[in-house]
Amino acid sequence: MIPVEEALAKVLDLVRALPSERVALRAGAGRVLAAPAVAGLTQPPFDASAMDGYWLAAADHRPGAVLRVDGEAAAGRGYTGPLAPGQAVRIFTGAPTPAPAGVVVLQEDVTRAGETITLPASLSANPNIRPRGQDFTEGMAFFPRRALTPRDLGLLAAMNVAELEVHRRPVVAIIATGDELVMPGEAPGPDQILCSNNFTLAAAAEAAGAEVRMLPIARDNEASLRMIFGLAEGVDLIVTSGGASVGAHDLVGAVAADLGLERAFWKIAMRPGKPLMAGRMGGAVLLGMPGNPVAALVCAKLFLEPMLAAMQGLAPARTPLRARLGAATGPTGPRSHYMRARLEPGPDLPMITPFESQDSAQMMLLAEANALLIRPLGDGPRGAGEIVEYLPL
Ligand SMILES: Nc1nc2c(c(=O)[nH]1)N[C@H]1C(S)=C(S)[C@@H](COP(=O)(O)OP(=O)(O)OC[C@H]3O[C@@H](n4cnc5c(N)ncnc54)[C@H](O)[C@@H]3O)O[C@H]1N2
Ligand code: MOO
Repeated sequence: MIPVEEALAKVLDLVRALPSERVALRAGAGRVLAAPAVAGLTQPPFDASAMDGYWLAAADHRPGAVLRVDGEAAAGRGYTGPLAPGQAVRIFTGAPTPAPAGVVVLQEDVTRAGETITLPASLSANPNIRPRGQDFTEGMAFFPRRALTPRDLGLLAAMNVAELEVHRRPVVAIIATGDELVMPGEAPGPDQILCSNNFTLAAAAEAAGAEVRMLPIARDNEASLRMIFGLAEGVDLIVTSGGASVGAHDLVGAVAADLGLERAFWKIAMRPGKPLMAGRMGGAVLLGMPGNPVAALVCAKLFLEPMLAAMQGLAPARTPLRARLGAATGPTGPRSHYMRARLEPGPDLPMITPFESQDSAQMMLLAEANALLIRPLGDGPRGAGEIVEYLPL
């Protein structure tokens, strides 16, 4: 059994950032830029009115001044006519200003009579003008080290970046193993249960940017496993669940070894998730997870997600957060324990309380948990109020 940190270092050593590809901006949500995007223009491209009102030259901006309204500047249609002293130009939000030195007075702050306006007795110091380049300037680079968010896409659109250079999505094959498994919607036999891990793992992988191929369930025999591994041809990462432990029907390690697995490790000092294995298998990386549903989810959080991040050129670090224990908890043994817990607001730090039962087959408790309390390997008992670390779920 190797510690979690060592296992993480080993799985990250198995993966590399994938090459880049060009995609349309519209397809960029959740993708990771592989090269800086460069602004194709300055924004705003001109001094722009921030309000609906009247533009006037700074020299005419005097309390109580009476000005003649002549001309109009709207968004997309600026005023390019002549300007004379004492002239106000009707202007709308987003319109270019008619000349550099001026201000915009809000329409609700003036008194209009026919073609004249009278400025108020007390004037605002705010020119209500967004200066050219206030947002960004042409040639400016944008290279966020994260999956692109809606706000990033809006910014890239404003920068006139119509195509993005992004890392290719990791292609992940998901394989469940076990004679006892049937797919949701099917009727399980008397000794059977539903295959749930595939849905947990597929959703986790997709949320982390992967393209998922959910393969048919492999049965607990070599021929079936071999056949299903064959269907994973060409993927970047194969994630199996089940058949990883020491039982007579736990065949994943043996079949993978036959197929050329160069094993990096098998078994980690972690609860749940002990029988995790990983290695390189042909052109792919194999992450062999235990079958227990909670173990599979914890392995996805701790190993699969960081691997997928690294494959998309991101720093895989998942920094644990701090909370205060809501209830005393016993010592840990030779494995670090990732406990399903409830996280609630607290006076200084949030308060975290692990659930009573931590059986790694209980999915209702997993769904109800909103955090994993991290109990380090070999740690002593901890009392209520002590500061501990957790991962949000
Ligand atoms: N003698 C020992 N027995 C076990 C050990 C051990 O060290 N010595 N380790 C235990 C631990 S820890 C775990 S975790 C499990 C993991 O075993 P496997 O990876 O071999 O998983 P299976 O035996 O195939 O399945 C375990 C459990 O999970 C259910 N399962 C499997 N696949 C799915 C799926 N896709 N969806 C839902 N549930 C699934 C399966 O029916 C079993 O109940 O081994 C312990 N045993
Ligand atoms: O991984 Mo097992 O679920 O540690 O019990």
